Amino acid sequence: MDRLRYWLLLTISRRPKAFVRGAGVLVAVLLVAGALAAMVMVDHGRTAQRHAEALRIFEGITAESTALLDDLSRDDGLDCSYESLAYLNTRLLESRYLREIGLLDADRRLVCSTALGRLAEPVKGDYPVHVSRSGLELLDDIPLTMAGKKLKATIIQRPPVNVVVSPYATDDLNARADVLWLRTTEGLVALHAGVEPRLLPAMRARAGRLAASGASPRGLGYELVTMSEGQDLVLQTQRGLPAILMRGGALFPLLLAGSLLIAALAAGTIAPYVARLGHLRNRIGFLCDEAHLALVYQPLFELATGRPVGCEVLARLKEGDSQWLPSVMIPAILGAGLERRFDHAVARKAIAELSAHLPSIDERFGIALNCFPPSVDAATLAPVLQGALQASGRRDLDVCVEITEHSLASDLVKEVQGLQALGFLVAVDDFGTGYSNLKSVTRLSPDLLKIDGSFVYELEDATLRASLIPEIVRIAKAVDAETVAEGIQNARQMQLLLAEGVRYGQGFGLGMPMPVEEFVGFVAERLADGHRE
Ligand SMILES: Nc1nc2c(ncn2[C@@H]2O[C@H](COP(=O)(O)O[C@H]3[C@@H](O)[C@H](n4cnc5c(=O)[nH]c(N)nc54)O[C@@H]3COP(=O)(O)O)[C@@H](O)[C@H]2O)c(=O)[nH]1
Repeated sequence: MDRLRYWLLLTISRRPKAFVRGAGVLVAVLLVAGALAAMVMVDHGRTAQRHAEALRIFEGITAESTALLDDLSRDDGLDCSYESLAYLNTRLLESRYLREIGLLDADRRLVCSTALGRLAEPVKGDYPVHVSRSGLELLDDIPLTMAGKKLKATIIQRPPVNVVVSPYATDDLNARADVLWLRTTEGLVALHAGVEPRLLPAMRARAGRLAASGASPRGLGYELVTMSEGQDLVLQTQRGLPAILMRGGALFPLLLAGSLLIAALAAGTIAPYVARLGHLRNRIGFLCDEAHLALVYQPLFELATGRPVGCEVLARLKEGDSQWLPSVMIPAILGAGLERRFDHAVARKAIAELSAHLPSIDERFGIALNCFPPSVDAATLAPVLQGALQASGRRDLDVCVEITEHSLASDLVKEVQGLQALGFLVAVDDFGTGYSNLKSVTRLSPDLLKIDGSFVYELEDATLRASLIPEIVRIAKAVDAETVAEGIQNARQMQLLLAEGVRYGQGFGLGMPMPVEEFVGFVAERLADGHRE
């Protein structure tokens, strides 16, 4: 879980823009998928409702026509006389769905009807008669002219009578499904098809399978097929995504535009959070260990002899191919409150690395460790240092804990004394940049005062700042501490510092910070050269 979290944070830090874009795309995809799912559900509800209405209409047509045909076929007195046709017209007035009643001869030819009256010649169109499972005889798509309009109608017959279903009712019916199937003894016959004819065979097969199983409604996926127990009608409407989108009209483009807008706003909103997530502070907890430390060692010299007497340990952090310098990693460590964990890891690694590589020489060798104020705690730091020294098996190493002048506080005195009592040295780093005076330094009683590089840089120009160096040397003498000058860039500065009575020095001019193998070679070379440049 931790590894996954770290991987995620690292990925975010490396490609924050890609992450924000990815999140935006994800939001857009989810919203679009949600909108599609909602459209599918709404469409299902609407389609099921339309089918149910269609079944009700068909049921009305069937009930009316069956009742009327039953009644009229029992009536022996019907003929094409004016009285008969007038009587049939009165029967039509009671009907909601039927518009015409016709009388047929023995050959099923129409001889007269309520709309046409008596025909000059009996007519018989060449239309197939579909016989439904319940015995209803239907002729569909019959061209008629009604109230001056050319319409297509369905005729239901039971010789010697037939009835014409209102074309408005069949239109209403047809508008409520893609295909209307009549269940016949031979299978499904299309009464109306609002889809391309090439699709019909496969649709018939699917509707037939579902109709055979007798359930209603069916086919929530690709099509909705609805039928009712005991009814001859099967309704089928396509429910594939393209069909649903077509039925939705402008709704989907609107939802798509809305989703994209929301996704863009979401991406813009999360961008600052992503930038914050990508900060090293969020990953530093995974990096504060020896495996991720890359230490460099800056040599420390006795200025009078040029002898390397120790080093300052300077940390960098490795993270994949990246290396974080103190300017980046220190704010992250402070932000995450990992000062102790970090300083302890540096101490363990530096002592182990140096003791493994540095050959024993007759003289003692100092290892100066920078410590954050919370780490200057004898109870927790001393066991770490003692453990590392014990594991190294070396007795010629002196560990010096460096505290910056800015972090000096009265409660540090006890900790410093505790460390010194256990044999560790204590140095005040960056001395001269803070507000400490003889009194506060006397209370702390450090072993070394490190003169900040800013004094050394100005030494050759004899500025007011540089003129304070003798004062610092005087304070050091008063508290019985040695002086170390930082940031020495050249031999001239070294000579001036020697003349001021500064004993030790370090700086790019004397030796750069180096990885351990290079550092050990550098020290060996200097010792072999008899200490002098
Ligand atoms: N708690 C810990 N703090 C640490 C550790 N490692 C480093 N630090 C702190 O980071 C500060 C910056 O360190 P760095 O970038 O490594 O710079 C050091 C030297 O490279 C630089 N230096 C040394 N000589 C010269 C020089 O001649 N010229 C020049 N321009 N720069 C030089 O100075 C930095 C060392 O300064 P100081 O500590 O004051 O001796 C650093 O200040 C540490 O506080 C760590 O492991 N733990």
